Amino acid sequence: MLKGKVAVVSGSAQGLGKAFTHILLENGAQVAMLDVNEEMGQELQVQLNQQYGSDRTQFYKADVSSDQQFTDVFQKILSKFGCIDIFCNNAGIADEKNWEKTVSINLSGVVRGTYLALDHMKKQNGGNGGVIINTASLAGLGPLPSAPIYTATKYGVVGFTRALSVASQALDYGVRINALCPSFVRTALIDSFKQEDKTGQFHSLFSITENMMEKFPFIEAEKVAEAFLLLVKDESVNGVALVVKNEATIIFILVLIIITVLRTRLLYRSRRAVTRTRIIIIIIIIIIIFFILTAGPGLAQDKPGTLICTRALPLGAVTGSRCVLGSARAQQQQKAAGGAAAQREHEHGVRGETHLTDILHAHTGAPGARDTDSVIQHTDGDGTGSRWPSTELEAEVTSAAPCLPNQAPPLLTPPTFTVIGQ
Ligand SMILES: NC(=O)c1ccc[n+]([C@@H]2O[C@H](COP(=O)([O-])OP(=O)(O)OC[C@H]3O[C@@H](n4cnc5c(N)ncnc54)[C@H](O)[C@@H]3O)[C@@H](O)[C@H]2O)c1
Ligand SMILES: CCCCC[C@H](O)CC\C=C/C=C/C=C/[C@@H](O)[C@@H](O)CCCC(=O)O
Repeated sequence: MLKGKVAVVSGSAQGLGKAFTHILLENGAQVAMLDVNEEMGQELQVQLNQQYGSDRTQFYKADVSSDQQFTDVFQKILSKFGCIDIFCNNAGIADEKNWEKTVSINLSGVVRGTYLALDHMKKQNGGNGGVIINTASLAGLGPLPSAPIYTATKYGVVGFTRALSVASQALDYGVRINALCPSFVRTALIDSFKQEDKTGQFHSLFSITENMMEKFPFIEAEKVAEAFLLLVKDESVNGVALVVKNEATIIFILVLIIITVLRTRLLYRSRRAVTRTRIIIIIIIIIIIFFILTAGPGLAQDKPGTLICTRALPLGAVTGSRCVLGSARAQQQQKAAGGAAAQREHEHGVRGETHLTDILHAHTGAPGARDTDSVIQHTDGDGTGSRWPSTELEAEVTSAAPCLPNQAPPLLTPPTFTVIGQ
């Protein structure tokens, strides 16, 4: 529960920010909504007042690309709510033609908001600590060719978040900083990006984006909000770029099953056998659909430094999650890799951290898996041990920059993300 906590969400009049606001309110927090779109913001506030009570939200008009407006509104929020515990830099646009505006909202706006929040939250200034969550994008981890500037800003947000999260830990600010990297969500931003006045010289490349949309089918804003909530609530998570995406694999498997159903006539001579096989296959399809519709979200490790939010299917393999740490065999390999890394720690005097790349390397045997700076944490409470997650499917991930020698990171003690997908 987040009762008694105060959250600020920028870009909250619609889309993802609105979904984040809802989930925060559902979990008991008070929310200051901030957006440049006053009309939509006020309208939403009226709805939220009816739904959650009139003292839970307040809308503020501000443009995150303006230092003055952002700072003024920040002070107003503090005057009303007294303190801020959760700060989400979510406002964003996709305008390749007016690229400077895109940079000043998507990247400079995030820096602006983060520094305002950090100054207020950090222990050294008398703050209570807290969490900052920056909405980046999957395009912050891999390119979106029709949107180079948008891509650059999101890479910037991921880089800024990663670096600052380690700085915050090293300087003992008591503030966690994480990034959220969703793939496509059907919002006004996506609609606007279809227009030539936004895509500019890259307009003809929109078909590439459409292909990507097939590869990463739209996710519901509510699903992204559930991943957002995990970053808010889990006090051990710092410096993570949390990927939230759908992959088309389930559909692929369903298509395969349907093709099999259609082909059964060729395989069986007896009509009764055909009917029986079809019934069995239809039951299997219904069971799969049931699980897809009812399963909650889970987190699986996708690649170094990222977690993939997927559905908690018992048929995890079908979710398309490229889960590398899930199987018992993989876990043994983790342990083996942990041993090797412990030896290296001994040699280099670095304690309590094991390079995730070693684990990936052990699991996949792929040398390419080493090309990253991500680490997996396995500190004991006192920072001296090399404890592996005891539950089979637990993984502890962060995407920190170079290890800080001989420091037991206070904010990075064992998180417990369950790796789904077995
Ligand atoms: N929709 C997607 O597919 C997707 C995927 C990944 C990440 N994102 C990111 O999620 C965030 C939210 O996007 P969305 O899809 O919900 O878009 P959206 O257009 O639905 O909402 C964005 C909100 O930000 C507000 N905003 C824009 N410029 C602002 C400014 N200068 N100051 C204050 N508020 C401003 C808008 O008024 C709007 O209410 C963005 O950072 C976006 O890059 C979106
Ligand atoms: C189209 C307008 C802007 C909206 C963009 C949104 O932020 C959504 C971006 C969604 C998907 C982007 C995908 C980019 C993917 C690839 O380049 C791929 O390499 C990324 C792979 C990352 C990973 O390995 O997980």
